[in-house]
Amino acid sequence: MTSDDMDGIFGKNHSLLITNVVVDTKKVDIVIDEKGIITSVGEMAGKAWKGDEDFLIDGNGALALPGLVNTHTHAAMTLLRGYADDMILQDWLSQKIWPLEAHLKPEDIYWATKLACIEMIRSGTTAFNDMYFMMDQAAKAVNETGIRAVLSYGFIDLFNAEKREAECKATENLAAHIKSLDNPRITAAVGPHAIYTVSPEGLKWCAEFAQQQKIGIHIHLSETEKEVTDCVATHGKRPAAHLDSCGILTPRTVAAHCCWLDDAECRLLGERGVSAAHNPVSNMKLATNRAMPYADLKAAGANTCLGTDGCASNNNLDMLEEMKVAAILQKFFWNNPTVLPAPEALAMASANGAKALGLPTGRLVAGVPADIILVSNRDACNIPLHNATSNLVYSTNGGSVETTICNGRVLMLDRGIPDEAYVLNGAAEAAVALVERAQSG
Ligand SMILES: CSC[C@H]1O[C@@H](n2cnc3c(O)ncnc32)[C@H](O)[C@@H]1O
Ligand SMILES: [Zn+2]
Repeated sequence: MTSDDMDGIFGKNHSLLITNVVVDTKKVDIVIDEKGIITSVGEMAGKAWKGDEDFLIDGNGALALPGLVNTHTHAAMTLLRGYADDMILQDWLSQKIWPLEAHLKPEDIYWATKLACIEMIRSGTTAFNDMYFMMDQAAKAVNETGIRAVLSYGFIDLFNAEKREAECKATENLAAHIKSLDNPRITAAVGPHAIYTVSPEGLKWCAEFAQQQKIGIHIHLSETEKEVTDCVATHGKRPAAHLDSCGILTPRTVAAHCCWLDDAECRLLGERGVSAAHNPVSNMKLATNRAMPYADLKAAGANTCLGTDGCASNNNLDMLEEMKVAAILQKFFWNNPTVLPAPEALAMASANGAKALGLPTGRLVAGVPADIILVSNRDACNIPLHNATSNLVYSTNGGSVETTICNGRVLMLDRGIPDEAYVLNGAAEAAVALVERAQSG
């Protein structure tokens, strides 16, 4: 069963009332109309509600937050979780990840993305920015699940003109397919993988196509020092300047990692209005050896946001955990405990993330689509509650999320997700079959 076929509170087109939740230290009710829009947030907001009692959620004092936004992931890599760890990035990709990915089938992408959606819903993410292959299958999974996503085909031309033509076609096909779905929760982006896998001609084509279609660009940028030295040796300029000369740096661009940017590159990203997606867990695990220069990017006016990267390098999709690691990595690496305070980490994972993906969400106010999560105030890690933002960033993780709502649809209620066991089973079987196929050649 897909969430579209569901009845009751998990079905669609109902007005919802959430009572007794904490927003910004105040106890409030939240009213959502049948179109999935928040109509009021306030102490007495529920009094005038005329909906059906079956659609009343007692928040029980939980903390209500905007749904979290994961601005850089490869959702279908859930199938590769734990397949290759503790390796150098280039070896990890070329010796383990890419050879296994060569055996992926469309149905694997479907099951893996369904699994990723469940993991995200469970840990409070309501929107994600995804780059991978066979993305029509990812779109099918997202469409059924009820979450929000920006989907890009991972464009890799390996500096080969014939391959480039095929990658352009695949990018055009995905954009057309997503348009045909006519689902406001799903949008397309262009996904040039990185400067070391995409030619300048490929990058220019991506920039022009994104501009013509008015869609976003999703790219890996300066994850490793080698990427910078190779770029300077080949193009005579650093990666951000190279991307700028190809038209890739725009207000609709999300650049993932940004570990090795220098001061001038931070200023360039700020001037162009780029969103820089910090991926601290993946960076630490793959030892990129430098943390994104958060303070410099912020000072330059770039939009800083947060992502998990894929499950082969994280190895989960928990944005609450990612906030904590971001906040503590920034302090540790830049040797300054005042860098990235808790409220800024929370903003990176919510309002800034929504801005990066061009979404109207990321805030709990009347008039915006209801992407809302409720985090338990009774779990041990949330007691005492001197400061909710502190607890959210430093002491909780995704396991404390009780209820997740996206676009006014309830996707998880009191930690229950319909059809979860069926999806977990399907994904587990797909992962075993994938590795068996790879091992038998
Ligand atoms: C072309 S689809 C995405 C492509 O990116 C690969 N990938 C996953 N994690 C990383 C990373 O940290 N740096 C660079 N590339 C990465 C993934 O395996 C897919 O092949
Ligand atoms: Zn990535």
